[in-house]
Amino acid sequence: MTAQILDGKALAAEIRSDLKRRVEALRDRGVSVGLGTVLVGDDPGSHSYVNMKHRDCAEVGIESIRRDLPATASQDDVERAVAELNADPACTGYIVQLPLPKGLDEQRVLELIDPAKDADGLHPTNLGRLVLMQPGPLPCTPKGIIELLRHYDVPLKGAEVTVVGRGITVGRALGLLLTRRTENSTVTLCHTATRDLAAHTRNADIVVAAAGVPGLIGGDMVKPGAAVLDVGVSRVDGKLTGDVAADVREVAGWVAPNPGGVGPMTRAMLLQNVVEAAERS
Ligand SMILES: Nc1nc2c(c(=O)[nH]1)N[C@@H](CN(C=O)c1ccc(C(=O)N[C@@H](CCC(=O)O)C(=O)O)cc1)CN2
Repeated sequence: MTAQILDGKALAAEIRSDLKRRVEALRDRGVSVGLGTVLVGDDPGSHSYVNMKHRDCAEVGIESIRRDLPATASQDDVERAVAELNADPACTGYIVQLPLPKGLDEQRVLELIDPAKDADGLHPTNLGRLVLMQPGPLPCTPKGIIELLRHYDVPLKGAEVTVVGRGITVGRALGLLLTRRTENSTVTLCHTATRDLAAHTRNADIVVAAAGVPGLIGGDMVKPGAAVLDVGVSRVDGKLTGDVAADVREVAGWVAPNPGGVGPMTRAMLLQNVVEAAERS
């Protein structure tokens, strides 16, 4: 068996062209759309993701607003950048690129974001809305994963889903989304203290690997025909490496590769959150 590729790059391009039309329609109504980013420090991965986000903005017609701060930035500097974006009428929504450098209080910064401008859905108010199943911006990676699975008709209703990784940007929020009545999946959330990871992944119809451990999920850990989505990113000898080993493609029914799977969907969902915020305004 060779797995069908869940092509996030192609689907994200389709989503961007739909968003471009919506941004034009907003402009015709006199509404302009702006995405802000706060980037602190010189992590090459974070720089590359933020650059890609602004390149996407240019393609779709969204104004880019950047606040790039040096690695020496203090908590006050970061909080000032957040306050500026909260007050900037040109900024429809914005994100603080994570992780922040060590020594900065990430949670405090996220709490200072105006929930109405929270393009990542990571403010406690918006995470609370997610828990309560109330409308609000959704975290971009989990939202992108659901869109990708739906687009390729991967069955979700009643599916056993094993998510590896309990971080708030992916695993925890994805568990909440997949257990909504609209998805109706059964979710097992695995983490570093999980005793028998392979038992959980072998039982799953869908495996989402977001641990950041290169090659963690091997072909022998996957049920034949399952969907496997590679979300984890590590750099091994300067090369991007995912959590899913190459031999998974011989066993799985669907594979979201890394790169080219969930990453581009994360970026597309960010733009979608900003456009939706402008449409609501
Ligand atoms: N504020 C946030 N910070 C972070 C998030 C997030 O959702 N919000 N998620 C990750 C990183 N991330 C978004 O910022 C992200 C990851 C991957 C990609 C992407 O397009 N990847 C490409 C390959 C890129 C490359 O070649 O370097 C792909 O997978 O094809 C975009 C965004 C942590 N931080």
